[in-house]
Amino acid sequence: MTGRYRPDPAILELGSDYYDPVRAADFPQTILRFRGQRHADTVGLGDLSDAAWLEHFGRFAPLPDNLEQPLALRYHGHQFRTYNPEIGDGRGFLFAQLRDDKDRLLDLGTKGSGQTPYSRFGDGRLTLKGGVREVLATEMLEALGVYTSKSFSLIETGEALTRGDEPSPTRSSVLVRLSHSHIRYGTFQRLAYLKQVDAIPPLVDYCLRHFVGGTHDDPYAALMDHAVAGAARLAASWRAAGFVHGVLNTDNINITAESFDYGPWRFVPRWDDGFTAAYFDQFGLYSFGRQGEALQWNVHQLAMALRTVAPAESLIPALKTYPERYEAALVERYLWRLGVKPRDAKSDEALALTIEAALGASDIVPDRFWFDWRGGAQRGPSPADAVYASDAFATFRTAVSAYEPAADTTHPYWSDAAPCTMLIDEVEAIWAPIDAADDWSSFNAKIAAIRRMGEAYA
Ligand SMILES: Nc1ncnc2c1ncn2[C@@H]1O[C@H](COP(=O)(O)OP(=O)(O)OP(=O)(O)O)[C@@H](O)[C@H]1O
Ligand SMILES: [Mg+2]
Repeated sequence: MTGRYRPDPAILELGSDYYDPVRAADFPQTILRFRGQRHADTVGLGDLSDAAWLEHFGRFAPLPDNLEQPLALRYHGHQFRTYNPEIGDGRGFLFAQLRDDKDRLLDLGTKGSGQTPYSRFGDGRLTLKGGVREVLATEMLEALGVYTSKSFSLIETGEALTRGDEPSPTRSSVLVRLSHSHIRYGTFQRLAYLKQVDAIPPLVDYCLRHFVGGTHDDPYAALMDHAVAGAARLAASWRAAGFVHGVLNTDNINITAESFDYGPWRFVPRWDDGFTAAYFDQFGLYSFGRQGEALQWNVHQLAMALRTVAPAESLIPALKTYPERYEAALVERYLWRLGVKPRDAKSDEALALTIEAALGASDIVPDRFWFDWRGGAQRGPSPADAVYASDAFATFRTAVSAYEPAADTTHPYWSDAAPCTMLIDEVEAIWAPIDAADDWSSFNAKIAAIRRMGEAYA
């Protein structure tokens, strides 16, 4: 169903301490590569012609009754645990804000839209491959039940970029994402670092009003609780999806705990806690097995920033709940992915442990495992039959036999020969024909296949 367009540039309530008005780059070309139609429909922008779409999301002509000028948001962040006060929206800005069909306040934010006061030595641009990777990651994660930013638009912009991690020159693009806030942990950290503590309470109030709702006796405790719950859920849902984000810096974690910023991400080819996504993560700080810990560390940094205006008693109780919330969310996500009904907490935890042990002891692609055991019973012969028959899976097989299916497995997806996956060789195979011959057929086919999987999981 198509929603109504309801502009609400609420960020302006905060006043000018939190952002800088900027201009978009003037791109030599604008070629539409991806139009997030489903999400455009939810915010009443689905009826735009392609020409109007390019005007708004490639040229950044303001949307009616919305921000008159894009705003580069100010933030700092801990990057690989080192504080960096030099960053901010260096290649993106907040373009517009609007309400969706559920009355949530959403942002249309960009990536690759040009230089800003925070670009440092950067060109303010996004490579086309980077844009394609962000679209693939968001579509895949959404289908796998991860709360993620949505890819709203990808437009190729006709520039030749130089990058160290892509064969250069490489093609350019501008991405627009739809997300439930772009307020990062680093947004609070910046105010604490600059000792602009008077600017923190209005930001807390803004977040509570627009992203949490309700009334709160202790706004700091309420915001911490929201952030901790979200962070725990996010880390757990990445794990169940087999996803490694790669760059869990505090500037890449937002207050609504929506997964975003898809740089060097990967899906794990096997259940390997040491698996890292970013080549520059030499010590495995953000490896598959350490994402839960990384978000816990990050949420502590948020608390440290809030501590400049709030007493410790307001912040500590929520922080203490992180481990139990993470564990509970993991169990919940595993059961969801397996498609079985919860029984009791003890059995459910035990089942989750058998899954971790079995997967950890095998080389199976995790997507294959979840796919084959959907509904709690192995459905039909699988190339992994010998693995499932091995001792490593014995405790899992016993534990899962007590579980009833929660999910309908009649969707034709569940009768496919193989699950829909997004391993690195597939990502490269989708990019290769775009790069070589501007052939988008594999990309479009993959998006369709992911959506079909999403329907099967829904
Ligand atoms: N090509 C670039 N030009 C200018 N600034 C850049 C460029 N690439 C990254 N930056 C800046 O470096 C910092 C870290 O970049 P990171 O890749 O985490 O964020 P991003 O991908 O640019 O944006 P987002 O977090 O919104 O996805 C940010 O301040 C970002 O704006
Ligand atoms: Mg970032």
